[in-house]
Amino acid sequence: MKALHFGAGNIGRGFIGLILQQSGFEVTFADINEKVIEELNYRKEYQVEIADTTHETFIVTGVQGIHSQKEPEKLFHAMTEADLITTAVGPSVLRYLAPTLAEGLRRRAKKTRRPLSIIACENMVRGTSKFQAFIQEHLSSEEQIALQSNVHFLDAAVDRIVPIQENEDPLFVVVEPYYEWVIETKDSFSNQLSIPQAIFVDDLQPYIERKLYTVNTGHAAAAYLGYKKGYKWVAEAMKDEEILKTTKNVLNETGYILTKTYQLDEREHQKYMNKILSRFCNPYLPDDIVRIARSPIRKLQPDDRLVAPAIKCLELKIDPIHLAYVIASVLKYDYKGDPEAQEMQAYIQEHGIEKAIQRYTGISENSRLFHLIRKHI
Ligand SMILES: NC(=O)c1ccc[n+]([C@@H]2O[C@H](COP(=O)([O-])OP(=O)(O)OC[C@H]3O[C@@H](n4cnc5c(N)ncnc54)[C@H](O)[C@@H]3O)[C@@H](O)[C@H]2O)c1
Ligand SMILES: O=P(O)(O)OC[C@@H](O)[C@@H](O)[C@H](O)[C@H](O)CO
Repeated sequence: MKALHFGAGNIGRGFIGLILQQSGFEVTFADINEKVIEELNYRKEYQVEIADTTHETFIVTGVQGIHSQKEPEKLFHAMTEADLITTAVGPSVLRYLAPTLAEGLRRRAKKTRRPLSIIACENMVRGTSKFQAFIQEHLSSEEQIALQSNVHFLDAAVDRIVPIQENEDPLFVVVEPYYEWVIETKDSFSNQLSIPQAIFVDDLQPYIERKLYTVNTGHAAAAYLGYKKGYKWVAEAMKDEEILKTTKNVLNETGYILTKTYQLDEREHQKYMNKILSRFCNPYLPDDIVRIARSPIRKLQPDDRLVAPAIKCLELKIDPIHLAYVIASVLKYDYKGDPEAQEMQAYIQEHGIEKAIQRYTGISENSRLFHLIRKHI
């Protein structure tokens, strides 16, 4: 079995590549980072270290790299050969990958009818479905119909904390021990995909929302509050009583909507939340707050980790006061190295905070959430 993975970054190498290789796939990475591609092709392997007392190391062998912009023919060939295509490039990049994917699928269809699964492993709800819609914009309706029988788009949730790597070796990656990969199987075909370490479910919605609104909402709370107080590492921020308390309060708000919406067992969910809080404190995994807080405009979107659960809280008749506080903190995020933070601050300077709340969160000024956020600024 062959897998083509777009994005040989932290999660790509530290999670998807490792799991796929352990599942028996021959893994090819496609990326735009020349150094990484060069090293993958030269060494054909890389190391993944587990960040705990064991420092267990895995060697991911038999890998290769393709520069996805400079080597289109090689890329289309790899797409034709692939049984599985995955991505971990960042949600905003999917739109730009779509024309390449459409062309690759068109060429693949002329050569083979072998089944192909496509999975976007990004932190977003129904990322693969959104990727599919972008790809379809570049295919005729006849081409879309022709692909339906053998190309399967599977939504997924991925969870493993992989910080920015500061190693001399550009391929070496240190990851936390925990991982979870949940894949939605809508039909019998998707069951043919053999990834023993993944969990296959009929309905992804509870899993992706539980992950995004617990791991990523909690992470965002700790990161934006930590940034305001001048901390560098998330584990450092978690030692601050005030930040820990707010992060827990935020998780109680999202926990309320998750347990109510999906009838989750409250005690089990409390255990899940505790596990997540302990993951943020891993002393063996230095994770920079500015990585977790990256792309604040994306994180403020109405379907992302902060605004979506806050809206659901209001629907369930509770005031998301702690989520509103974190949203207000995101609007104050001004890290110079983050283009979205700079764009957002420039907009606030020019148009004021009220307009910014509406523009970035999609919340109208008559909404209760608007006032809860405004109160904190
Ligand atoms: N790091 C984590 O802890 C983690 C965990 C779960 C999910 N995720 C998600 O995985 C995705 C990637 O995150 P990451 O932390 O690995 O980021 P990253 O920056 O380390 O990796 C992204 C990779 O994509 C490559 N890339 C960018 N544009 C590309 C293009 N047009 N074609 C091919 N490659 C391209 C980059 O060069 C980079 O190597 C994000 O959606 C993130 O939310 C990350
Ligand atoms: O990748 P982002 O920017 O969506 O979110 C930052 C972190 O919260 C995220 O990368 C987590 O580390 C990851 O989702 C853990 O599974």
